[in-house]
Amino acid sequence: MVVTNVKNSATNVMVSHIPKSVINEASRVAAEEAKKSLHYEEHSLKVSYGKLSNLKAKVRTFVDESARLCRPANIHICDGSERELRHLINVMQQAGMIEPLPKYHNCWLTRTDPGDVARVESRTFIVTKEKRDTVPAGKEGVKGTLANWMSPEDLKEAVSQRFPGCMSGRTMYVVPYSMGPVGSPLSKIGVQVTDSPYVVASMRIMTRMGGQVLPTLGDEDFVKCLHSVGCPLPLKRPLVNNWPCDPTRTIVTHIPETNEIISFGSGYGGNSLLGKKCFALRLGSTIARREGWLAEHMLILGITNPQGVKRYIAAAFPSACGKTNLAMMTPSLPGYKIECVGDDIAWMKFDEDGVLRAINPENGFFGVAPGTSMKTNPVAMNTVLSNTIFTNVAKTSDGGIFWEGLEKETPNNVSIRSWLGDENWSAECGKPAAHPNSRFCTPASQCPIIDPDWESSKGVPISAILFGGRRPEGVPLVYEAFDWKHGVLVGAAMRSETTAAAEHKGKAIMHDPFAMRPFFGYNFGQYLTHWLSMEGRTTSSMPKIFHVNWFRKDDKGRFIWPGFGENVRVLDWILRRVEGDDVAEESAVGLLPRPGSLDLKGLDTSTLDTHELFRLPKGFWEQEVRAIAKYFDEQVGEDLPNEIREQLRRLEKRVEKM
Ligand SMILES: Nc1nc2c(ncn2[C@@H]2O[C@H](COP(=O)(O)OP(=O)(O)OP(=O)(O)O)[C@@H](O)[C@H]2O)c(=O)[nH]1
Ligand SMILES: O=C([O-])CC(=O)C(=O)O
Ligand SMILES: [Mn+2]
Repeated sequence: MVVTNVKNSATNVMVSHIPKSVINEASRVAAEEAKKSLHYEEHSLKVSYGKLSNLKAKVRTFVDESARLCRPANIHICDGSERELRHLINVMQQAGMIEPLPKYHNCWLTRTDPGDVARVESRTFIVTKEKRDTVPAGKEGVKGTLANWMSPEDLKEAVSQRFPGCMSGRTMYVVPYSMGPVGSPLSKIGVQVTDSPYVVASMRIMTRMGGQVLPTLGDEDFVKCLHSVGCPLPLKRPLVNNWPCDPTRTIVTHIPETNEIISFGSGYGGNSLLGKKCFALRLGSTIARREGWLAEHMLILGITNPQGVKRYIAAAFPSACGKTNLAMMTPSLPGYKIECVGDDIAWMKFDEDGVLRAINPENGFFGVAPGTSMKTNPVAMNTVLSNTIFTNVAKTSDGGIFWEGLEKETPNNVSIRSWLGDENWSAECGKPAAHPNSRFCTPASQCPIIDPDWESSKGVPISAILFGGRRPEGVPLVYEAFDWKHGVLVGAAMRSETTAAAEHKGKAIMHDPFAMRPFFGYNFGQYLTHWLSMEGRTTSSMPKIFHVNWFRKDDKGRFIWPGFGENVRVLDWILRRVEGDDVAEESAVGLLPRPGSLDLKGLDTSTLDTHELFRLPKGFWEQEVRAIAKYFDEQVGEDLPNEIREQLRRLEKRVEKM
């Protein structure tokens, strides 16, 4: 049963006025400005594809506003058809943005401007009137790292400096899309306008895109997404790799009050496919808080044990820390089966029985290419061999793909062209063939182990939630939280080595609470309160929470745990805990597997240092507790819920006694 009258339920923002759409306002101002010019001509809507009359009035208004602001040469209303895809590919081929990969069916390669290869966290903002609604209190004088705030005034200024006329000479595509299966009560609709055909082709894979979405919109509101690569024609500077972008002026902004997303200057992944991080996570988390559910950076997988019992697990690991790989794992233990529901984002809500259920709001995978191979992830390899857009990978002379990790699977007699265009690339040059954040964008329906319920409109019931990251030292392979509150601390205290998924340089251990640090749409202290409130919203039992670490290293810097398909051994232990088996023992940090309870059959235990895998060095954990306390103190301050402070105090006490 769902409990509705909880005290600390989502603090609904009471809107006493009708908030003004930022895009509408910007377009009005831009039109007024334009009228002052001597050469003023009323901007006409020239439609080159599709029909404006097919759009609902609200959508039509949004399209009008965007066109008045950006002044494209024409408008293309996307229907999601094959014919349209052919057209987009043609346009991109003519512009030199994309090339075929004839070794596979309908696969394409794009190489971006090397200045536009990853999310840019420093230029990603949440716009609220009160800074405190976005960024926790923190400590005076310390730079906040939990969400960047921008004031509505600064946003207005930023938009007026970038958007008027920004699509000049280009086509503005109108992309209606659903996050989640079309028509599901858990799904939400967005409309993105963009001047990038690459974005359209990618949104067509990553979301349910096209005409079928609009009838389900009804009179509901949709998320307005405005995107431009910021290169009006004629160009002011030459393009690099024919990839339009404006890295020095890139901004990615979100306005929770009006459900708007405004992104400029980047064509890359999380900056430009606005359904993904911007909608499903940043705005999604603010909507989820209001409506009493969770929008998380999590994979969802189904796992069936040899006895035929099936459970679903959700797991939050930071970017490039193993979600896609776990979600598509080929288990090494006999009799186990893994099925994939999603690899990056989970929307989780209680059903009428109070069971927490998850949907994957996406329709495709935008996965990290390097490291993916028939050895590590055959399921992903078999998914990407048709209808896939690759970005910033290397190309073989026989028309195939190459990246770090495919050395043994690439014929010897082919030459390799690197992502930067070096022909005859070889490993000796010391530079990687593919960019470390190069990606494949591929339809989820092609995944050979896609779960039969992956599009279920009810979602799948979640039995366990995993947190994890890249922890070379001190953090055991797996431990279980004592209870929900402790589990929320485990999520809040997550740290991980930085990766190439964002602009951070070098390898530092960074705090990344809930793997959401780059994706919070509101104050992290309030996010913690929201998570804590979840167990009070149901009379059913909550999923158990675990922490995993595949990335512990030995003193020579090698991973101790073989990872990938062998991770099923950890899932096996987790499932036994979910069933209530007595296979755990208490430690200072949480419940560890009883000696002998982790199934290691078939692994070469002569080389596997199981002792080191689970060792808890006291000095390390003392430091860890101090680092977490400092982080909470500096970054969250008085917005930290008392329960979390209390949980940390208890951890500190247990570590003291180690
Ligand atoms: N050593 C080791 N490496 C792994 C394991 N799982 C994944 N990796 C590597 O980690 C990198 C990123 O993995 P992904 O599964 O794509 O990461 P993700 O969490 O889905 O990343 P985002 O799409 O950025 O959110 C790849 O190079 C993988 O090969 C593992 O169990 N052990
Ligand atoms: O958003 C992106 O570009 C890719 C992604 O999944 C992440 O960084 O977590
Ligand atoms: Mn991700």
